[in-house]
Amino acid sequence: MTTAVATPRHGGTGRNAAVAARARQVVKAYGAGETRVVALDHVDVDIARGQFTAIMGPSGSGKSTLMHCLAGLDTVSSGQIFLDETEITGLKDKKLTQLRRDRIGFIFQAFNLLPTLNALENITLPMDIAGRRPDAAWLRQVVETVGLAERLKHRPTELSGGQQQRVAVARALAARPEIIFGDEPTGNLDSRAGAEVLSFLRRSVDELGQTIVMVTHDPVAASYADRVLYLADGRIVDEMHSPTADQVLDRMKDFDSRGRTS
Ligand SMILES: Nc1ncnc2c1ncn2[C@@H]1O[C@H](COP(=O)(O)OP(=O)(O)OP(=O)(O)O)[C@@H](O)[C@H]1O
Repeated sequence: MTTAVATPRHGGTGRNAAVAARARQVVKAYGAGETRVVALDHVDVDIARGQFTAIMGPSGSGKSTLMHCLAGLDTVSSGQIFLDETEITGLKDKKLTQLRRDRIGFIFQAFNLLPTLNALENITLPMDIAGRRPDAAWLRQVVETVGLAERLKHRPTELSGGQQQRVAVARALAARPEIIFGDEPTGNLDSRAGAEVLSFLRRSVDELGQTIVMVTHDPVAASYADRVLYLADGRIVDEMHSPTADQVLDRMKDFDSRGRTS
């Protein structure tokens, strides 16, 4: 039973079992004519299943745009995005909303918890809305993994920032999405609370088999990832595997001193 519980609900069934999501030749341009900005310039990327991927790069390099396109929160100008074997580019709004609700988890910089609900109610809210019953064994495992067992009856205002973000992490994990996207999930936390949340994200990858993609500016946050992708001017220009914070920092300095890319 535990193995069944630890297996993500969807995914891993197609030809690309090791790849949770992929982008093919994705272009995203905003505006037209002289004000046209190419935020993503023919991006190809595979997001490995069961891995923690960080996306880094200078301000304006396209990190959020890439995350939003991969997550179906934004449309692309051209190219394709796949979640497992489902091509999400071209899906109609209703299908896309359904896909995001059923197959993707989100953690944002602002914790986005409902103040009138306690921690447990916040964690199960998306499933309640979707009319799905949470798997009790899985929920227990998630709550234990994020260290919230003693705080489930507390409302957000009775929790620290770090604990609130852990509730948001548990909420994302509870529905067992194929992939979780985090946009600066530790951006609002001090370094201790940030480290707590990052180690829970790490554990959810190692112990629950979760796939996570996180946009961050912080080399320490990136060092929790298995793989760091570097964006510059809308292109993926480099990547590192199992990096230390110092290695990430050195690489960023290197980009800066060379005037971004090339
Ligand atoms: N809605 C929009 N309309 C016009 N241009 C946009 C829009 N959203 C983003 N851009 C532009 O696209 C480029 C990439 O933006 P994006 O937010 O993806 O960068 P980022 O790497 O996440 O930046 P930051 O680290 O500052 O958050 C930037 O030049 C930005 O100005």
